[in-house]
Amino acid sequence: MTAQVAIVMGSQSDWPTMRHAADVLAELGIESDCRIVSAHRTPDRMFDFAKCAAEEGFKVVIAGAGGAAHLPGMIASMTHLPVLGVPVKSKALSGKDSLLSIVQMPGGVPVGTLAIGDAGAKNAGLLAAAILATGDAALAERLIAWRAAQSESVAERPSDEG
Ligand SMILES: Nc1c(C(=O)O)ncn1[C@@H]1O[C@H](COP(=O)(O)O)[C@@H](O)[C@H]1O
Repeated sequence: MTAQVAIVMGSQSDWPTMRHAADVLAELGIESDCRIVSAHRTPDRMFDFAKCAAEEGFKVVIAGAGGAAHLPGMIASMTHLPVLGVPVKSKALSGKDSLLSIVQMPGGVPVGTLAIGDAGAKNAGLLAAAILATGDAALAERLIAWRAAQSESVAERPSDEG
């Protein structure tokens, strides 16, 4: 079976962040296909990816980029698939530039924007899983179990050990 989730990122340097999306999807038994695609540096690759993403069988696209992060919005302009945007933390402006580049889309072309950095990537994976789970009862059960385990892992009181 082909991957249902595509994880694309503007640069190799985004991978330490974006791998959190791939990791949580793997925990939930969801295969993802991770690719480097840049609206700025590889515009033809981006065009081909976005135009063919639905035909390739993807159901959700997670797109992460930093700085002038046009990638998620450009992909969203060329596919009807849900696009989840992850603002990668930039060196110069700590990811505020990435966030603002992704979040403020014009009406008609939505990008579901997550938080800056690792937590945003992880939540993009969880949100992609939740979208897929609306049509997959077995996955919904795994997601519910994952969340229950998360709740279980939170201690009731703080400890000196951390
Ligand atoms: N924002 C974009 C796009 C894009 O939006 O198409 N392509 C690359 N980049 C970003 O440039 C940053 C620095 O990239 P390098 O580390 O390769 O210099 C990365 O965070 C990448 O996502």
